[in-house]
Amino acid sequence: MLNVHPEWQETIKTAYNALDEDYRNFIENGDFIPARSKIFNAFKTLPKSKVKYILFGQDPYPREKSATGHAFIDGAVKKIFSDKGLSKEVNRATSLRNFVKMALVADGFLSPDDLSQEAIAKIDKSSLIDTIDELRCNFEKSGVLLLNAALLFENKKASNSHAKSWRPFMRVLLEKLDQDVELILFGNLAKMIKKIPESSRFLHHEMEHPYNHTFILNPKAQDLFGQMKLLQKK
Ligand SMILES: O=c1cc[nH]c(=O)[nH]1
Repeated sequence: MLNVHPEWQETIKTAYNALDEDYRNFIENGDFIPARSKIFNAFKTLPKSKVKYILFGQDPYPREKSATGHAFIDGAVKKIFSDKGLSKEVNRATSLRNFVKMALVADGFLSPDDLSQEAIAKIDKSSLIDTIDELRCNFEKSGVLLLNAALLFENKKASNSHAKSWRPFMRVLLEKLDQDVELILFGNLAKMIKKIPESSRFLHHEMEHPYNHTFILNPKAQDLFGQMKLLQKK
């Protein structure tokens, strides 16, 4: 039994078996982040029937404590905010920091003209969530499956090759989805998902990786994630 939601069992088993044998060997014996037991965490917390979007980042955070098996959900972060604005931990995680700023602007809590810590400190946060786990829950309430093009990180140079190795897995995943999902592709590695023929069945939302500062005010990100109200208590 794989440690994923019962609705995902068959799909993930088939997808895993579609991986090259040498690569399965690497997953079973190699050295990488996150811990082996966390690789498929995104399939544990969001049942297949609830998926409306699949978000593809690049690959997991290169830090053991940060990589949780849910893309961008940084395990080293507990609180999102502090008295000074964003918490120290969020400020350290560039992509997450930019993502939170984008969501604050999208929801009208922050003006596009002032994205400073001081401006964030002044926001009335009584209607906002405050933990990274609440953020994961809000993504999942909107049906967003938080994946990366590669579900593991070995070293920077190997990211491309890992994303390629995971492609047969992603192909089965897309093939087995019977509902209309939309694909959210962050950055160049995620855009490679378009090489999978099955991806043409789905609507794509392509944008720069949130690592880039321009992501914050990208109207595509604002429109797509704004409607999800990801930072608001639900
Ligand atoms: O999960 C993550 C974290 C950082 N960057 C990504 O592309 N994915």
